[in-house]
Amino acid sequence: MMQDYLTIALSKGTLLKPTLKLLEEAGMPVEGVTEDSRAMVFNFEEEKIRYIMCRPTDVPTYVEQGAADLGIVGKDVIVEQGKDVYELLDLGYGYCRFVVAVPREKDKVNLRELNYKRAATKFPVVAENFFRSQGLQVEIIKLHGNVELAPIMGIADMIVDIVSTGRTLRENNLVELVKIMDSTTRLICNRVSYRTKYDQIRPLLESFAKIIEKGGNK
Ligand SMILES: Nc1ncnc2c1ncn2[C@@H]1O[C@H](COP(=O)(O)OP(=O)(O)OP(=O)(O)O)[C@@H](O)[C@H]1O
Ligand SMILES: O=P(O)(O)OC[C@H]1O[C@H](OP(=O)(O)OP(=O)(O)O)[C@H](O)[C@@H]1O
Repeated sequence: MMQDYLTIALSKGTLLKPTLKLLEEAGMPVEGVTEDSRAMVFNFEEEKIRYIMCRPTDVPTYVEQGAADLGIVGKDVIVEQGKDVYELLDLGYGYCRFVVAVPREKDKVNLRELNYKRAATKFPVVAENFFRSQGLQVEIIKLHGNVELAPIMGIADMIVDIVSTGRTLRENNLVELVKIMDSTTRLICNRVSYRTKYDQIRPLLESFAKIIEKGGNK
């Protein structure tokens, strides 16, 4: 019966490899689960586990709607989207941080000098909330990627983006001015599934927690 399956939405891309490693360590089936195929649904009949392969930004939607019981996705995406889901566990890997970055020659600017300036970002909610919390009025320019290009091309004075190694900033002549918040990968859960499928969720949660306690999966 379809109902018996526990469905987990996986983020393809950067997070997939450490996620599969964690699942495998937790004793979950992962054989043949890859983003290199056209398949987007992976069923394990015996274990009653189903994975769906999603764009990271779509994971919270599948979980909120109940199409997936659980999801594995970055905190950055969770805070930006504010979906109505439970966040069950910090999985520790996929570290990055939200920052405001400016062109290198502006590295001495005071935060106050950003008032009335333009910020390009893929994360308009995070950016708006941050600038509002600082009492600044900043025009948000929403882009879908490669936001480092915006200051180079003169359509923005700064960016709000996630930084991991800092390499992309460096290579585009930008410097971090302020950190907004840290982000790591989280296990999220549909609110109804948490009650109705708790017996299936609990062992998984316990295995993940044990692995993380032991030093995790960074
Ligand atoms: N250096 C990094 N670059 C991008 N993402 C990172 C980095 N370090 C950690 N992450 C985490 O990995 C997640 C997925 O990033 P990835 O680049 O694979 O997808 P994306 O292209 O941003 O997603 P989408 O396809 O939905 O636009 C991010 O949301 C973040 O939580
Ligand atoms: O500090 P670094 O290790 O250089 O990583 C940061 C880069 O990674 C992210 O982009 P992503 O790979 O998600 O591409 P995108 O901008 O096209 O979404 C982010 O938007 C930066 O551009």
